[in-house]
Amino acid sequence: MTAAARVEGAVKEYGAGETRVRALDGVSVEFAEARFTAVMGPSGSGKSTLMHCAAGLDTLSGGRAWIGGTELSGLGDRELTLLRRERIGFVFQAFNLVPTLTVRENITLPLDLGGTAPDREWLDTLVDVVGLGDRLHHRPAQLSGGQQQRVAVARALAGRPAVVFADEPTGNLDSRSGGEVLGLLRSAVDTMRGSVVMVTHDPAAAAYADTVLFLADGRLVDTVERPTAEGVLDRMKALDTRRDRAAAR
Ligand SMILES: Nc1ncnc2c1ncn2[C@@H]1O[C@H](COP(=O)(O)OP(=O)(O)OP(=O)(O)O)[C@@H](O)[C@H]1O
Repeated sequence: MTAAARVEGAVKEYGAGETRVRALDGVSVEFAEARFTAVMGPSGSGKSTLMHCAAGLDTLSGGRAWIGGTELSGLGDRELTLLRRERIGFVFQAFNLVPTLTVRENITLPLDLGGTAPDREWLDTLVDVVGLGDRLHHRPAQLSGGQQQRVAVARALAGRPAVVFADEPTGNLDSRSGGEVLGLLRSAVDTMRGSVVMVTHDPAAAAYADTVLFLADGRLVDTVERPTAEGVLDRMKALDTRRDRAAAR
């Protein structure tokens, strides 16, 4: 089976000379289709870098990345833009909705930009799932943070992307609204057969995923299947202890 997204031997360096930072140090990972994968790890471990490089928002210094069967390094800027628009959905911590557009217009924005007519039935399903049917003509400022992020998730799913990348999607939300957004990402996988990759610091958020990957110092160091919040917390503590021991040596 083709993975929804995958990187092989991914290396990413920022800067040059003495200020050079190796943010990814040879990461190989497959994000399976119709699965929810969480990426965790200490601050600075390379989570956002991995997401950005896997999603074609940034380029690798070494190694290879694919979305479905398409290798990213072979693409020019225009092709990359099209691929991101047509095959990838994004959800960011800061919602990033367009304030002057209504909820409905925000949801269909990626399709409108691509000149594609929205599939009505699919939009109805999305609006139903995000539970914002009575808010479609509101502007983002008239919604709570949790509602805005649900709109952002619906926007990410509108074009039926191969994969949705979410960077700390619950970072600005209280736990109840965060739970709603995570439930929505979960149902995108379970009922819509979507693929989700989510960067998070929160073990409770990671517990919504099928698989949790742990990064440390730019490397993949652990994988947990069918995670629980307690299990994820234990792994994080074990990684911290390992790091402290290594630092003390
Ligand atoms: N644009 C950049 N220029 C230089 N260094 C960068 C850049 N982006 C990230 N880095 C460095 O690369 C490393 C990995 O950063 P990254 O943001 O991927 O980590 P992260 O695990 O997402 O961290 P956090 O949890 O704090 O968001 C860090 O050392 C960071 O300082």
